[in-house]
Amino acid sequence: METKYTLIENVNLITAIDSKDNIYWNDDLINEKNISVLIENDKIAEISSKISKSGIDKVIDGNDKLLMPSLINTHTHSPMNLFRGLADDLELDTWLNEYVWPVESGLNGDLCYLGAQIAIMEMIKSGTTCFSDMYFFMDYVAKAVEDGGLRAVLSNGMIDFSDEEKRKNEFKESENLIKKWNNKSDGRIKVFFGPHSPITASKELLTGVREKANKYDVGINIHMNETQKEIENILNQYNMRPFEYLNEIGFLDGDVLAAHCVWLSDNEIDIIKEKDIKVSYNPGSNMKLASGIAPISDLIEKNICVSLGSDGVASNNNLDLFEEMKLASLLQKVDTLNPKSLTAEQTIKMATINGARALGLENEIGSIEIGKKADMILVNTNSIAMSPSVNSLISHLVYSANGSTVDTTICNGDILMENKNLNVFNEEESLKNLNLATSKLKKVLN
Ligand SMILES: O=c1[nH]cnc2c1ncn2[C@@H]1O[C@H](CO)[C@@H](O)[C@H]1O
Ligand SMILES: [Zn+2]
Repeated sequence: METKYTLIENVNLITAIDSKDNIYWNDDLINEKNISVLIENDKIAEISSKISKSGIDKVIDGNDKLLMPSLINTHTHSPMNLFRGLADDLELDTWLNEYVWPVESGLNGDLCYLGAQIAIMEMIKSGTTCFSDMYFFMDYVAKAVEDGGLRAVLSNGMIDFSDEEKRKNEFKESENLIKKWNNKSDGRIKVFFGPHSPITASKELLTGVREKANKYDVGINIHMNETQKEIENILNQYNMRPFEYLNEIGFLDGDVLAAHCVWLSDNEIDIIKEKDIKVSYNPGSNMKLASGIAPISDLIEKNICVSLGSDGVASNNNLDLFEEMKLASLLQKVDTLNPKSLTAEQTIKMATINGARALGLENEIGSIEIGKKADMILVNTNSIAMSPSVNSLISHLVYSANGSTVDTTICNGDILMENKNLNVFNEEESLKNLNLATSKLKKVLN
């Protein structure tokens, strides 16, 4: 294969520098002007103030642009792009039982491919190039990731409700997904186990997942402590809170990515800390479903790795992580009545380097450093949202910008969007198919 060189010239660079010591919150965020970055195939080869243009295949002018690591969404259900706006203003239980699960019963692989495809376009357009997904028909989602050029950690959502037959099937599905897709598509795809939650997955399923995750050396993606109701349910069954129960059965380790973590006791926070559990904070979904406010400021104080997630668009209702960063920060400030809670700097770390750590990808992505994969975005600084640019661009990124400020998106060295033009998929055609598909799926609700 011939070597491909891409050069980004004269750009304003903002990135965390990975401290590599499991201190999750004190990495510096650097901001340097007039930097050039050389990409060799899929990797960052050089970062300096001047790089020669000879032998370069593609030069990108970085004037009026800011270069940063692309954002990492650690909790999504990408095919749910079929269901945006399907059922609003409901709490989780009603939303799932009366609306989402009935329409999901009509899904098939092709529909999940379509939903994931639209999610991927939405993410590329808003500057995200890596996501952690849990859903069904994940073989088709993997194909959409392969075709769309993104990076993803995929998990088959495992639900058995204590039924042995269902449990066997879920393990078969999950193991097939691992065998077929883990480390595939030039290493862009990884597979995790995805027990849905301690309510929907039995003790046998959870202990089986721990055993097999060790065997295959893959991580675990699970919903935890999202609503008070769910915690009462576990307390009634086991006389323990959810993290205490999972600790008791030997499920917890540093490879567990726990989404939500809204309601946590002090003892549960200690367990999360001790086991180095990775948290995915989903402020938009937690607000919309009126689930509650995750105690992120407390977790940060204890040096717990917190990353950022959107959840599916049926509960968010979009995948724009710039909007999510703003929600993430503002919600912590109003919760603690402390304006210093979750600063703009911390929020960018949450959405980049800590996202990489949460997925075990810190050696590959999450910062712009030599040797890492070229996953990065250019943000237009000559824009109203990013002005006045003489003020802090880090502040603008979190408190002012949204995904539409992203101009160019690069993943694994490939330019997936340039000057706002998508280089993958056919947006118009997909949206037409989406309307047809959703109107059919919705019929079960009438
Ligand atoms: O916030 C959430 N909490 C719990 N389940 C969810 C949430 N969002 C989506 N799903 C559901 O999780 C399964 C994924 O395999 C799907 O049934 C999806 O609708
Ligand atoms: Zn979820």
